Amino acid sequence: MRPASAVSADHAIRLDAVSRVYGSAGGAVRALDAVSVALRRGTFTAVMGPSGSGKSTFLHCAAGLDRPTSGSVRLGDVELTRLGEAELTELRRERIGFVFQAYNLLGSLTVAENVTLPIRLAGRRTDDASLRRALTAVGLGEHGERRPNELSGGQQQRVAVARALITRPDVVVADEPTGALDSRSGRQVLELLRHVVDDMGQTVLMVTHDPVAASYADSVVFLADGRLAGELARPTPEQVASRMTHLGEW
Ligand SMILES: Nc1ncnc2c1ncn2[C@@H]1O[C@H](COP(=O)(O)OP(=O)(O)OP(=O)(O)O)[C@@H](O)[C@H]1O
Repeated sequence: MRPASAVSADHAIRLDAVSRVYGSAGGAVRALDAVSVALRRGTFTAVMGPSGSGKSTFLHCAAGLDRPTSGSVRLGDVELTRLGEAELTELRRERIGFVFQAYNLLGSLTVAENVTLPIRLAGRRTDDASLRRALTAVGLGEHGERRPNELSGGQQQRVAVARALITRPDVVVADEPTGALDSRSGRQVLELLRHVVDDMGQTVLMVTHDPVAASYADSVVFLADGRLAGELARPTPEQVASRMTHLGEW
């Protein structure tokens, strides 16, 4: 067996020595500096760090939305940095589920149409069983015909989670998924992400500013000034807040 396949059996995503430099020469900003992180399949990882520490850049590089200046990003066996734009777009659509702070639902489509959009964009037919499964998993089995603006913020974010799950992606990437929600709705979304990992075997990667949100993860990766600044397994909100305080302003 090739060593690479042994690695990919365990890891959904693996970043090795990833650096991302914006701009050039005197104005260059090193947003990520030789960061190596491996996400095991079926685990929930949170990324935290002070403002400007490189969290979004990390998420974007891990999910193939941005290209590292150097280093390697692997999704399973696939080296993302070697893919062309069209291949990368297809890989994102088929193998990565995205959840954003602002939900990013289309107001003119029903909930069901929003959820099945990634499948239809891939040119495949949607099957009712997958749709029902995805809506039921997020507790919205009865809301398929509603429009997003007829739902609460928490419900809209759960639609976004269903949309992220519909293709059964290798990894669900969530960028501040609770940032726009009150604490109760936020908790429901976090419990849902936990359920997606524990009961559906998904891998979740989440950027957050909130130590309580981070405590739902199996481990927290801390960034500071673009560098890896530690990891914490089985985090409590207090432990996360304490680490953050040591990393500076947040
Ligand atoms: N397109 C860009 N061009 C130039 N610099 C950038 C660009 N995107 C990010 N940066 C810089 O890279 C660094 C890391 O930014 P990034 O957005 O990844 O941090 P962050 O931890 O997500 O911040 P926040 O918590 O404030 O969202 C910052 O210094 C930022 O100003």
